[in-house]
Amino acid sequence: MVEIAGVAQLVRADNQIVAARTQQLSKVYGTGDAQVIALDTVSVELFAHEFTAIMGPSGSGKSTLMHCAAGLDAVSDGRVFIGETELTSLKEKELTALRRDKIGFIFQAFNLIPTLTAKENILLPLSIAGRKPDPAWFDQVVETVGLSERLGHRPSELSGGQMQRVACARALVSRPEIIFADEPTGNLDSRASREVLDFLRRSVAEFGQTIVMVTHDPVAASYTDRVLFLADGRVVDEMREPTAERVLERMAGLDSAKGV
Ligand SMILES: Nc1ncnc2c1ncn2[C@@H]1O[C@H](COP(=O)(O)OP(=O)(O)OP(=O)(O)O)[C@@H](O)[C@H]1O
Repeated sequence: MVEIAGVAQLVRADNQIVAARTQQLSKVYGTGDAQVIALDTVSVELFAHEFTAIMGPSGSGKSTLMHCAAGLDAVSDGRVFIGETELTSLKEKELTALRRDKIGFIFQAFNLIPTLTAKENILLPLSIAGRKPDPAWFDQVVETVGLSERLGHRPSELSGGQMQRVACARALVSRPEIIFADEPTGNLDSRASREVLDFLRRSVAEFGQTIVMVTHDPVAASYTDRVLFLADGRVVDEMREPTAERVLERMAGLDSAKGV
């Protein structure tokens, strides 16, 4: 076990650090005839300093996996860990503190506060946590994301791509253990998507950030190190060094297996 940023980490024999993992994770919605098994005994390791994509057909359980792994959703069965902290054993207050201190989030709908400037939005999670920003790190993040000239603007004065880059900077500025991104390019055109994906890629390559991203888009997945494929609530495959073509081919296989 080693300690990084105050969080105990599990180191595997091949020296890959496990940033988060699930053990036999199941999530069931509803009861009786209306019962849906969204996740079926999923055991998966998400490695530190890697960019991981979660892909799969609609309804395969991608968002549910992300929400359970990030402690946003209660599990029906199994265990979830961030580092060596078991989320599934924490009380609600401890879970809230862990989400605030150790996890960054990027959502498809940006989720910025409309009355705050870009700078205030970026710093909001830190100020809620009562932490002071590291000025050099703040400047580096803002510069990398290309927002230096836009810090005084409110969300309504920014383009979609700029708003999502504010959300990326907000996730990164507290140096979380892991960032979960749910369809971060889902509302963006291809140019803005590329800018956001380039930034996420750079934050892994240059800052050693760990990012897990749910996406439908094989091009977005091609920016990552590793793709996990879900089907019917199970992880059915994974791919390293993905290309858009190979991901598309694999996804077509999953869709045709479902008869889509
Ligand atoms: N709150 C809920 N209540 C009942 N069923 C739900 C709920 N949330 C998700 N489900 C069901 O669980 C399954 C997995 O949903 P999930 O949203 O995780 O899939 P997904 O792969 O993210 O889908 P998409 O790509 O369409 O966003 C689906 O069958 C969905 O209908």
